[in-house]
Amino acid sequence: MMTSLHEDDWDKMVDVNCKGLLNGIGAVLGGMVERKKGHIVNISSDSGLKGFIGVSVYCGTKFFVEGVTESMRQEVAKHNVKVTTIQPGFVALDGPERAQKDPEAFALCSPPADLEVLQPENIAQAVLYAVSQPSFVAVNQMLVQPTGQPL
Ligand SMILES: NC(=O)C1=CN([C@@H]2O[C@H](COP(=O)(O)OP(=O)(O)OC[C@H]3O[C@@H](n4cnc5c(N)ncnc54)[C@H](OP(=O)(O)O)[C@@H]3O)[C@@H](O)[C@H]2O)C=CC1
Ligand SMILES: CC(=O)[C@H](N)C(=O)O
Repeated sequence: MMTSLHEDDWDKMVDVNCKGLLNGIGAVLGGMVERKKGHIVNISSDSGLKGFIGVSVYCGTKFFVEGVTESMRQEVAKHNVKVTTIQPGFVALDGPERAQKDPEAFALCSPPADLEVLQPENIAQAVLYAVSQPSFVAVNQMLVQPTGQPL
């Protein structure tokens, strides 16, 4: 929750989700442009499209992922480099543990007990679909959510 002021968590989330994204892109983009071929897949979240209660800073970092990806896609398309964002909904991992320090937030952002959440393989399949298209086809975004929990 914003009101909990967990500033150390904010720093970590911004470092990993924002600076980590930039560092990852920075490490590979030059070579792709040079070779006139490449594909970057950024993992965003449904939290990059809509705010969710309890995870404000996390949502902010995912809106960052969306903004960077959409802008750079337009910059690098002329170099035949594709940029995809995948927006997963709840995956059966420790996603909500990001809010564990904050019991109020953890309660608010955990999936309902009866929701059949996604498996990591479902997201892997989405990435595979995006990267296996012919060069003239760009899968720019994929929102993949549990059927029981649409935006
Ligand atoms: N789980 C979910 O429900 C959802 C997740 N997402 C997104 O999917 C992605 C993966 O999420 P998920 O697998 O749940 O997250 P996890 O927390 O399980 O995994 C995060 C990964 O990031 C790595 N990592 C964390 N900090 C650093 C660091 N400082 N330097 C290098 N690597 C680091 C971890 O490495 P290590 O194992 O070595 O610590 C780990 O491999 C994230 O971008 C998340 O926002 C999106 C929607 C839903
Ligand atoms: C609401 C969320 O936190 C989202 N499903 C995610 O884990 O990215």
